[in-house]
Amino acid sequence: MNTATLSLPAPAKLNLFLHITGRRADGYHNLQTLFQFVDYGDTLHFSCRDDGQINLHTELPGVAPEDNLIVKAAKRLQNATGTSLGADITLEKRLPMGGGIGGGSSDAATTLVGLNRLWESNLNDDQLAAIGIALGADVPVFVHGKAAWAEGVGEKLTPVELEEPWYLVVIPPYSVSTAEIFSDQRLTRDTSPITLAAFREVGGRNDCLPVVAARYPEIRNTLILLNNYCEAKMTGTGSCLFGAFPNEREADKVRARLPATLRSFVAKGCNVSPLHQLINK
Ligand SMILES: C[C@@](CO)(OP(=O)(O)O)[C@H](O)COP(=O)(O)OP(=O)(O)OC[C@H]1O[C@@H](n2ccc(N)nc2=O)[C@H](O)[C@@H]1O
Ligand SMILES: Nc1ncnc2c1ncn2[C@@H]1O[C@H](COP(=O)(O)OP(=O)(O)O)[C@@H](O)[C@H]1O
Repeated sequence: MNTATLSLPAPAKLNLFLHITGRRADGYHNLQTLFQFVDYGDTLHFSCRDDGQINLHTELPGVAPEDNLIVKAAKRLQNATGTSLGADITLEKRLPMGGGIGGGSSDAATTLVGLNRLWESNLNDDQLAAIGIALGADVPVFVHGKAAWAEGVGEKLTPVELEEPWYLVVIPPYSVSTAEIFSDQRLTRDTSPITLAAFREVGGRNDCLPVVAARYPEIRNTLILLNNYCEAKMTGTGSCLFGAFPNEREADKVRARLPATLRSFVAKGCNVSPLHQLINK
C-alpha cells in the first residue's frame, strides 16, 4: 500500500497593476499585469490512494466537490499521466473566494505540483502549467512560482525581481466574479501596452477598478478609507485591496486603525512563492 503524504502551501497573489489591452475573438481579454506572491494562503494535505479515487474531504460553501478546482486539477493530472493512483485531500481554507487573490487557482496549482510529486509522475512545470491553464488563467503563474510580468491572458510569463515589501491586504465582504467584471460594458479594454521599464518608472493602474467601484460602492468606500494611510490598490478583478509598507510594524499599525469588522491580513511579498520555497529547499 502507498502511504505517502504531503502538506503544501497555496499562497495568495497580488496584481500590482492590471491593464486590459484588448479583447480576443473568443471573448477573453488580453492583459498586462505584474504578479507577486505573499506568504499567506491556504494549506493542502495530500495522501496517496491505490484505488485511483480523488476524495476531497473539505467542503467549500457554494462549490460542489466536482466543481472544486482541487478535484478538477487532480483529475486532469490523472488523465494526463494515466496513473492508477488517487488521493485523499484536505484543505485548510484561509483565502477569501472571489477576492482577486487567486485562492482557487493557487489551490489548483498546489494540487498539480503536489500530486505530481506524490504520484512520481515527473511532469515538468511547463507541462503542469499547460494542464493548469484550462482551469484558470492564473494557474500557470502559481505552478511556476516566480513573480512575473504577464501578458496574453496571463499565460505569457517573464520572471521579474521586485522589491519585497510587506502588504496589508483588506478583504471587503463581497465576492466579485471575474466574468462579471469582464462582461461589464464600462470596462476600459484599449489601454496601450507598456514595458516593464515604463511601469517601474511611472507605475500603472487597475483597469477593473472603476467598474468594481461603480458596482460595489462599499468597496469604493473601503478604498477611500485605505487611501488615508497608503497608496491603496485593488488586486485582479477585486474585491481585495492592498497597500505596501516598508516593514511589518508599519503595516500592522494601519491594520490596527481599520474598523474591527473589516477582515484583513498582513503578509510579506515574495518573488518566489512559498510553495516553491518549500519544495526547492
Ligand atoms: C484577470 C485576473 C488577474 O489575476 O483576475 P482575478 O480572477 O485574479 O481577479 C485573472 O487573470 C483572471 O483569471 P481567472 O480568475 O482564472 O479567470 P478565468 O476563470 O480563467 O475566467 C473567468 C471569466 O472571466 C473572463 N476573462 C477572464 C480572463 C481574461 N483574461 N479575460 C476574460 O475575459 C472570461 O469571461 C472567463 O470566462
Ligand atoms: N478550491 C477553490 N478555492 C476557491 N474557489 C474555488 C475553488 N474551487 C472552485 N472555486 C470557485 O472559483 C471561484 C473563484 O475563486 P478564487 O480563485 O478564490 O477567486 P479570484 O479568482 O477572485 O481570486 C470561487 O468563487 C469558487 O466558485
